[in-house]
Amino acid sequence: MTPTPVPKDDGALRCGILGAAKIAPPAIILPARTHPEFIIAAVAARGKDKAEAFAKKHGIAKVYFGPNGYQDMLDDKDIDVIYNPLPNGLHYEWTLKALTAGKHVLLEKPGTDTAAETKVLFNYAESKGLVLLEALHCRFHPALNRVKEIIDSGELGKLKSMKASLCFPRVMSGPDDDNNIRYQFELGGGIMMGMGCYPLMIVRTLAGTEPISVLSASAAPFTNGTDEQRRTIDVGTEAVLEFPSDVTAEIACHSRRPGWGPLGLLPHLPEVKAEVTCEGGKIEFVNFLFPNVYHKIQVAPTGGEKRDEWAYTFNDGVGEDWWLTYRYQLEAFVDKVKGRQPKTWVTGEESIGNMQWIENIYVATGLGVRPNSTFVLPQD
Ligand SMILES: NC(=O)C1=CN([C@@H]2O[C@H](COP(=O)(O)OP(=O)(O)OC[C@H]3O[C@@H](n4cnc5c(N)ncnc54)[C@H](OP(=O)(O)O)[C@@H]3O)[C@@H](O)[C@H]2O)C=CC1
Ligand SMILES: O=C1OC[C@@H](O)[C@H](O)[C@H]1O
Repeated sequence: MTPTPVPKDDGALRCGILGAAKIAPPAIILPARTHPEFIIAAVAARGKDKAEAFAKKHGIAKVYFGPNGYQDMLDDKDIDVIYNPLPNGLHYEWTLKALTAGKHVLLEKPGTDTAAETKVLFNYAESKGLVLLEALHCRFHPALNRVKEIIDSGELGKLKSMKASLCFPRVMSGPDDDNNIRYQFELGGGIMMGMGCYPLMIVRTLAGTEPISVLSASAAPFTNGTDEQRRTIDVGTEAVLEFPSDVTAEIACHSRRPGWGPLGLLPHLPEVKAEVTCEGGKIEFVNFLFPNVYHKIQVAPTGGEKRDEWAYTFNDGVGEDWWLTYRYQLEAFVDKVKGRQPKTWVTGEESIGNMQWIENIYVATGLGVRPNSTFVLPQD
């Protein structure tokens, strides 16, 4: 459905988008239409034509472009917050620059390329009294919060194990997919970064604590490239994590899952699912990524009756049935910037933790961590 735009309040936050990225329309432009306190005021893109076409298409009043376009937008006093959907390898540099310019930042996932960089960003934001949020959008939807609530209620007894998968078949990739930023090492590519960050976040959130170790991990390497760096790019990764109190978690991500059956010609269905096993029963959570489209939470107490649940809004009435994960995320971000208590939040500690375990998994697969940015903030 196309939601009806709402009038904007006085004092609505004015947002600038860094880069005319593909994810920007669903993740920020559409949700902003129904938020009375959020206006998409500017976009900056490297190329003039692209910047202007993007602004025209999405009704954005101010456009920045050229070699200084990104920085010029950050320096615009009329902009309060920045949405940063640049390639992962540029998250660190441009978020530091946005924070330096005094802007709050909604930063696309995964936070940066390394845990050390993510830590620097959150410490810097805190030192400047600015809000920084990693856009792990499905974390903000009531459905995931409901699954956590069921586990924490103790209804099914002690948590034993979890499994979370985000796997898409090869047929879902476009023809130019090899050039995608996701497969460029120097831009922080790799599918454990781009997709694995979600199942990892899911099991860490549901466990309510950090893992202790990577018990095993393996990666499906990118196979089309000939250059050395492509050998460090994964198109899929699987890992088993150990959590405290004998809890284990299997996670899997894949962007090009090979087919099966005769000659491997039959495509797998997309797999976007979390399964939780407790001492007294199981939970199956189908579609944790875009639960707004459809999801199902099946609760199966051992020896008891199964039930299905759906959670499109919070039980205290916050939200609308049709809100995207991104709309819930925007609600939380605006609440935080405005000094209100958000319904759900991803702390800096959590973002640093997610990045740390992405790194640990990459090390365990043998592919190694992504490169640190060479950007150094000039000293005052
Ligand atoms: N939350 C979600 O559901 C999703 C999040 N993402 C995240 O969003 C980010 C962007 O992904 P996506 O929109 O798919 O990517 P795109 O390739 O569409 O966008 C990346 C943008 O980065 C800019 N850019 C600046 N420097 C470079 C460079 N050296 N090479 C390539 N691009 C450059 C480009 O901006 P310009 O317009 O200036 O040329 C481009 O618009 C990633 O961090 C990804 O993980 C992605 C998909 C889903
Ligand atoms: O954030 C994302 O979510 C969905 C995936 O298909 C995509 O590659 C990733 O970047």
